Amino acid sequence: MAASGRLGTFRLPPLPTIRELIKLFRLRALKQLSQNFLLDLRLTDKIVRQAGNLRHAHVYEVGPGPGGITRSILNAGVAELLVVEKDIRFIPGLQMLSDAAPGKLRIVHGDVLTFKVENAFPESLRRQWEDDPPDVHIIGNLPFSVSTPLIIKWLENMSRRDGPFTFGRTQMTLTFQKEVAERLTASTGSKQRSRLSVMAQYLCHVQQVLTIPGRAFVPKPEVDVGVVHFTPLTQPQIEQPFKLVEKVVLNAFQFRRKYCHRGLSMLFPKAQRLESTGKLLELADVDPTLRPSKLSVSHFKSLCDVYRKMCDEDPHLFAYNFRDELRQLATKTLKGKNTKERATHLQDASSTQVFLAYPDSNKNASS
Ligand SMILES: C[S@@+](CC[C@H](N)C(=O)[O-])C[C@H]1O[C@@H](n2cnc3c(N)ncnc32)[C@H](O)[C@@H]1O
Repeated sequence: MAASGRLGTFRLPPLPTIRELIKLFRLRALKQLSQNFLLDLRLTDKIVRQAGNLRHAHVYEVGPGPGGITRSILNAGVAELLVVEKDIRFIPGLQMLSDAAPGKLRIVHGDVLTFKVENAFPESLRRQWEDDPPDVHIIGNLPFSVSTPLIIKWLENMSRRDGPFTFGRTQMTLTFQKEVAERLTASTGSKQRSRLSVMAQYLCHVQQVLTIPGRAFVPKPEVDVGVVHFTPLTQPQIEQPFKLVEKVVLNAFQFRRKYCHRGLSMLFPKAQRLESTGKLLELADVDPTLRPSKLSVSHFKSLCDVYRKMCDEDPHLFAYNFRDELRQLATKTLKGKNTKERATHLQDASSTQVFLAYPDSNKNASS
C-alpha cells in the first residue's frame, strides 16, 4: 500500500492505466448494456470530489465497470468501498484494484436494482434522520436505462427511510443523461420542469454539480451527461406516502401544455370527475388554470394533503386508475364485433380511447 506525503492519504500504487486494463482483459464495451467508460482519471477525480469529503467514508459505487471512478474513490482516502457490478468480465480487473488496496475494496457481482446495501455496512454508521448525513455515500455512473428507475426506487426508499437510507440521510452523486439531470433540478416554471423535478425536490436538496461532454466517454454516447448530487431533506416538503404523491404528480403532468385541472381531473372516476376536481383545487387553493410546470412543491403539498383527505373519506378512490376505466370501455365496445371489426377497432383503439377521455387532447391549443 502506498501512502502519499500529503496528510498521509492513501494512494493506489502504480497500476496499468484503465486503457491498458481494458486491453488486458479485452473489455469491449457492450452496446446492449449501454456501457460508456471514463478513462481520464483527472475527470473521475473531479466527479468524486463532487461527493464531498470522503476521508474515512463508507462508499457504495454502482456499476464500477473497468474502475476509473473506483480508483478515484479509493484515492480519496475512504474507509471502505463496496462496488456492485453486473457484468462479470469486469471482476478480474476490479480484483486487481482490490489487491492494490488491501481491506478497502469489496466486490460484489450483482445487480444494483436488487442489491440490499442496508445489510452491507456496519450498524454503527447509522445516524438519526435529523442529524448530519452519515459517512455513507452512493456514487455511480450507470447506464441511463438503469439510473432513472434506480433513482425513483431510491427516492421511495428515502421517503420510507429504508434501503440505503437506514443509515440516515445518505448522500448520492450520480450521473444522468443531461436532459434528465436538468429535469431533476428544474425549478418551478422552467421548461424542464417535470414529474421527476417534483418527486426529487420534495424529498432532497438536488443540485447539478457538473456537466460532462459525451466525448469524454469511450465509446462516446450521443448525449452529454450531468452529475447530480442529492442530499435528503431533514423534513420532506410533502408528508404523505410516496405512492400517493407519485399518483398526484403523475396525473398533474399528464397534459403538460394544458391547465393543471385537466390532468388532475383524471384522479377521479368519470361520474364524479368535475365536482371532485373542483373540490380538490378549491380546498388546496390552487389556481386551476396554472400549467403543470408552474406548480410549486408547496402547491403539490396542498394538493396531496387534500387528495389524502378525499381518499380517507372514500376508500375506493386511491385504487381508481382512469386507464382501467378506459380498458373496460374498450372491452364493452368490442363485444359482439366480428374479427375484422375487432382488428380495425384495436388499430384505432389508442387514439379513440384518448379522444373519448380527453376530447381536445389531439389539439395543441391549451384548454
Ligand atoms: C456507463 S458504464 C460506467 C462504467 C464505469 N463506472 C465508468 O465510469 O467508466 C455502466 C456500468 O454499470 C454496469 N451496470 C449496468 N447495469 C447494472 C446493474 N443493473 N447492476 C450493476 N451494474 C450495472 C455496466 O456493466 C457498466 O460497467
